Amino acid sequence: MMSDSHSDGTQPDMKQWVLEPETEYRFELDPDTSLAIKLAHGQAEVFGAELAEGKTYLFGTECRAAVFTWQGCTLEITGRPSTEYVSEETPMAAYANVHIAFEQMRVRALRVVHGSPASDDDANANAEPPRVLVLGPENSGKTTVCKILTNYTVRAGQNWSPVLVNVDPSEGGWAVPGAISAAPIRSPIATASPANPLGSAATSAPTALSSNALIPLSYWYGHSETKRNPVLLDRLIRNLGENIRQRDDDDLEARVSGLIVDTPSSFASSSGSAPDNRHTLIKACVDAFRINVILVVGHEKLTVEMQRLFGNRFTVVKIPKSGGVVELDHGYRERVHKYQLHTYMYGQKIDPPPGITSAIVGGEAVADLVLSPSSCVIKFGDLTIYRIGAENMAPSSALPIGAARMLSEMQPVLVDPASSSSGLLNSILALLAPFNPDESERYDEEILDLTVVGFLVVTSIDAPNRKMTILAPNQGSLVGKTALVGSFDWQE
Ligand SMILES: Nc1ncnc2c1ncn2[C@@H]1O[C@H](COP(=O)(O)OP(=O)(O)OP(=O)(O)O)[C@@H](O)[C@H]1O
Repeated sequence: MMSDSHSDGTQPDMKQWVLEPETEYRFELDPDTSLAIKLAHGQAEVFGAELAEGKTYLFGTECRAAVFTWQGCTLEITGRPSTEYVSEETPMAAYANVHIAFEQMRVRALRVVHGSPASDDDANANAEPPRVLVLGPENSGKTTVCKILTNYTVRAGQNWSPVLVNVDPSEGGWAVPGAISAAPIRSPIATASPANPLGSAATSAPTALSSNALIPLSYWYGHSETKRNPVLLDRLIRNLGENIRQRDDDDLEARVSGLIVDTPSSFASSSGSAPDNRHTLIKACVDAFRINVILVVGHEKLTVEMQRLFGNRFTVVKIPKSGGVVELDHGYRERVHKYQLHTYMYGQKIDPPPGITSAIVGGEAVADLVLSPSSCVIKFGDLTIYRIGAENMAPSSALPIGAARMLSEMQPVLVDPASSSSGLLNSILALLAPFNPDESERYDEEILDLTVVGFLVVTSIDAPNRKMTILAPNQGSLVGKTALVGSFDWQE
């Protein structure tokens, strides 16, 4: 039920919505518009993150989302979404059941860590926490399912810190598009803008600013499409898995929170890459993250395929797709990449709709989310830049017959900024962690296994003077550092 309420004349666009239990208010925003939502009474959540009564939350940058209520609520909504409606059909009950099953697995795993006597059905073999791979076609709501399940886990009051893993390089996660990453989640992930689909991270903002700041671990793949270099993606997935395993070995209590892996839709699509390739990356995830549950979002055929492949080792479950998931077209996805980079450099800024004076964005005060990046001029020699995969450099038609195959997809190729074909102008660079200082520990392909410490953009190149201008969210010398370039560009 909806009613206009602008009798006070201050908020002409404010409407009140009364939601029945187990329904949700869905909205879509146009570019350059925002929406303010206040929970006036009752209980409500956005993709599993609860709203506090009386606080006003801002949404912007073409956000598409829903406010769901288990018990019913009244919302005061200010702004003009391009689409808004209430739906009584949601898959939330099914998702909550999945969450309850996972919660039981965590509790059982914790009991074993504490050495409590196992009950009859608590065979040790079953006492593993859920390590979940979420698969599904394009626009099935995979990321949203991951967010809901993660948020329910951290809200369970058991101090869980599940690791959320994003192996979808087109999504950006906490970093920028092109990266894959993982972060332990300790407080609910807010939704405010597609620029921060998994909540805001501490990679660019000083940690002190953001109370919900996450410290993700990232690797740079550099492209949005998984088929561009599946061999490299496979290796990076295994690197992420190896890192998480080390944490798990060091911290058994953290391990029992389990993990949730969001995947790209190409893992599920039957067009494009050959099925074998597709399964290669699914298998890489299953091995790397020691997956013991696969959730398939609304896709019968894939569920059967996965049951055939893994059904004898662990559970494969199909879960319903939400009717609220919005089809995101190519143009929208391109704009989101721009928003993500802009947010990485400048922080999150959403101007409230007219009439709203005090509001928060994803749990943070608006002013705390603004950053000022620094632009600096460096010498070509200061930074060493590589591109991974020699084949990306030249079309195979330009190479002698057979040569393309000899060039490895994993080979680091030095990029010369002085060359007019370097492709560096406006490129995004991933700044890498230092090589191992111990010479005896160094190895040929080490560069593939280095994590990312930050991202930069080359904003101008002055070849005659052998200098270039770099934009970065924070100052710091780049001398002697190594960076990787991929296929992402950004211009303001
Ligand atoms: N119940 C809902 N109501 C309104 N919008 C929703 C709902 N569920 C998801 N969305 C929105 O739909 C869009 C697509 O959802 P999501 O990103 O979860 O899908 P995906 O399957 O991960 O996408 P991709 O194709 O990029 O892999 C997002 O903008 C999300 O916020």
